[in-house]
Amino acid sequence: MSHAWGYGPDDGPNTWAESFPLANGPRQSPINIVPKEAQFDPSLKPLKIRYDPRDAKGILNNGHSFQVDFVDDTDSSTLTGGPISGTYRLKQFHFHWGASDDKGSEHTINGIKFPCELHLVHWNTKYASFGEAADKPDGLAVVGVFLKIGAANPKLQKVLDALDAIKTKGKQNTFSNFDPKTLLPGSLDYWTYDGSLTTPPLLESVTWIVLKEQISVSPAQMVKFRSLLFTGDGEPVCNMVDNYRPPQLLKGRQVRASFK
Ligand SMILES: Cc1ccn(O)c(=O)c1
Ligand SMILES: [Zn+2]
Repeated sequence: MSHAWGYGPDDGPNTWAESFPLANGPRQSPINIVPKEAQFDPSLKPLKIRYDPRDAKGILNNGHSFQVDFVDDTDSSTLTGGPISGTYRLKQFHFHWGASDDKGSEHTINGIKFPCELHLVHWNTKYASFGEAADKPDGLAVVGVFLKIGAANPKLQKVLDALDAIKTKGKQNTFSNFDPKTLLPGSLDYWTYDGSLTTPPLLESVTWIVLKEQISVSPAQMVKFRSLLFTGDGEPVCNMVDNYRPPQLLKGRQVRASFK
């Protein structure tokens, strides 16, 4: 039976442990990042991100967020270097956002929430597929990027313009010729720690790589994110907002910094 979970009062993050006991596990995500408590690790390598825009395949409203899916049957769009060993393939990217500009991100910095957070999800090619990798301790690597309110971000526009066609849960469309590298900030300085998926089944398989530099988004662009619906055609309308899990306990984990 597929477990119904969401972000509302009756099915939101505070209820997830009832069906997904990992919710109270030792390496849950997101976390609050305290830069002054992160340890600079000179052994951390620079991130190497190589994406091929031809791998962009489709865009889907999955009822929790929207995601842009990529062809991942070759090493044409990969993440290497950084804190990880080997080659991780890009599978999809998606976002988490708030009902208003004062919240929406999953990770926080010194307790500060951002209006939106981008997640680029990659899987370790030592495993045969995303599905195989998803429950292994070194299975996934997610690059997180904070969006802060400012000037309209032209790189986001193609994604936002595609949302009208996937307003309701389950709707999908083709989405081609897009390079997610254009969404990244100029600096690839990052914090890294061992964590989990931030949605059920909350598998503890993610090496998190959270970029220090934010990218911009305008208030009008945030309104566009909020035009999506959690609900499907014909169901009572529920705006897709506040689809973020709050920070979880560190439980002794170390957050490392790639920069001084
Ligand atoms: C694989 C996965 C699933 C959900 N979310 O939010 C993530 O960030 C990554
Ligand atoms: Zn996410």
